[in-house]
Amino acid sequence: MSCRVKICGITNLEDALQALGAGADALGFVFYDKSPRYVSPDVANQIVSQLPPFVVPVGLFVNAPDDLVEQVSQGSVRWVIQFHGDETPEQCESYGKPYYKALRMKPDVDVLREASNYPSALAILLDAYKPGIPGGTGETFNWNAIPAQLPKPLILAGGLTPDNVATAVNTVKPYAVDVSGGVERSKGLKDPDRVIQFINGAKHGG
Ligand SMILES: O=C(O)c1ccccc1N[C@@H]1O[C@H](COP(=O)(O)O)[C@@H](O)[C@H]1O
Repeated sequence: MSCRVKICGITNLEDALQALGAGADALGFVFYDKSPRYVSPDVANQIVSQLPPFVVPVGLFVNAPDDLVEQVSQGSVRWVIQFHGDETPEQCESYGKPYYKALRMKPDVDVLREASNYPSALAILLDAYKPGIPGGTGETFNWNAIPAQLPKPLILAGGLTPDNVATAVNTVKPYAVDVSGGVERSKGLKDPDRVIQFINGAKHGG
């Protein structure tokens, strides 16, 4: 089975449909208002209502208030939630939605212990650590620091691009890869050629 791909930071229907046409499995919508990729719940739910079947829309939150998560979730039964902040396992479970938990690769992080704190997560996403920025940094991390026996499927993120994704997949062998900045032409807008190159690299080695 080839590696799955999530294209994150979708802000408009055209980019969503282009990514799906290129073979994306999941689309990410950033509900973190400090991100240049922020999208409002109304716009995101409007886009999600026009997606074909068998596509996973993923709502990304960073330490968000309950009412924001609930507002988004109520717009469609299809949402999977990506918690990208310091959310506790209890918070992640409290919305009754399937979720991924993002962990950032701080130098001293015990990934196995942290991941085991989220037994109800569908997957664990590993991202680069940059102080003061919760994600979407465009930076890679040391893939050799990833433990071999994670208790959940691994979504690899952080600084992936069309140039390094095939190496990343061959080295780490993740369940899926996730990209935001590496396939943009400007903040919040995707570059169709880079999206195609990225997905080909992830699924077919380039
Ligand atoms: O994309 C963002 O703006 C963002 C903001 C806050 C938290 C996470 C964010 N994106 C996620 O970060 C990783 C890596 O992104 P990049 O490829 O390095 O740009 C990925 O999981 C995005 O979903």
